[in-house]
Amino acid sequence: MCPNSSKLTGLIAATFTPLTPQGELNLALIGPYVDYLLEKQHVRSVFVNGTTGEGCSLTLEERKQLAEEWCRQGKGKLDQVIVHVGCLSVKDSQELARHAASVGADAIAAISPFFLKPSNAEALQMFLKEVGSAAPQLPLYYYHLPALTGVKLNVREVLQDIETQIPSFKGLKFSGVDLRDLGQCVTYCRPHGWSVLYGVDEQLLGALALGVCGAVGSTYNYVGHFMNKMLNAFEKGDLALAQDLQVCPGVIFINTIF
Ligand SMILES: CC(=O)N[C@H](C=O)[C@@H](O)[C@H](O)[C@H](O)CO
Ligand SMILES: CC(=O)C(=O)O
Repeated sequence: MCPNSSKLTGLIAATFTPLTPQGELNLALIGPYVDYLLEKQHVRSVFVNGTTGEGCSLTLEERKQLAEEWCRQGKGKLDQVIVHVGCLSVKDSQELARHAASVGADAIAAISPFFLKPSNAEALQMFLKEVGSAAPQLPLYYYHLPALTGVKLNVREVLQDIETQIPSFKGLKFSGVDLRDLGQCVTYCRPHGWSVLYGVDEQLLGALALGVCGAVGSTYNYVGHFMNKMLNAFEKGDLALAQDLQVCPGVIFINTIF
């Protein structure tokens, strides 16, 4: 799909957070979860503590334990463990970024602060810079989720000259429905070899047409195997098959926010 094979591509599962009935982390399930994703879904990378994993509703300590366990269980098995570190507090985000680096994560990602929000693209870029600086050795991805953060900035503007500010910046996870902005981000990222991953699973084919190189989503936990067929059909140029697979009535998308 993407010319540079070392970059983040393909389907990435946004992991659920296993909890006990008492509401405590159930870390023992993560080892089997890794094997399940690989064997049953043919999904080889994970995005931990994001929306699906309810990262922003967990304590920092819980987020750290999850990051560590996913890295430990994924080592030598998964291609990439991406840890979402975004918080309302810059310092908390930095703490999680440093922790992700210390436990061997392959990359970090951050949403925008969503209570007191950045007022313009430059302010959001500054936030990302602060977060990235805490783990400069790890690739950093911006996670754009306007329906939940309320941060509706034009992402292409956020990207402007970001390489001069954040050397570790490697792309974004775009979970918005503005496909024009998405396409402009792809055009900006392509010469840098960065990854643009799409996050609205129910319209991934539209994003593929605009040049994204992969997708992060909740549904790849359970229809990853199936959606890989859609990706293959698209790559082979069988658009009719890709179209049928994208809208297949048997595939359940639970869309409550987009
Ligand atoms: C907000 C949210 O959870 N988004 C997920 C990832 O971005 C998606 O994978 C959706 O769950 C999916 O597209 C179903 O609406
Ligand atoms: C990233 C993503 O898809 C999620 O966190 O749910």
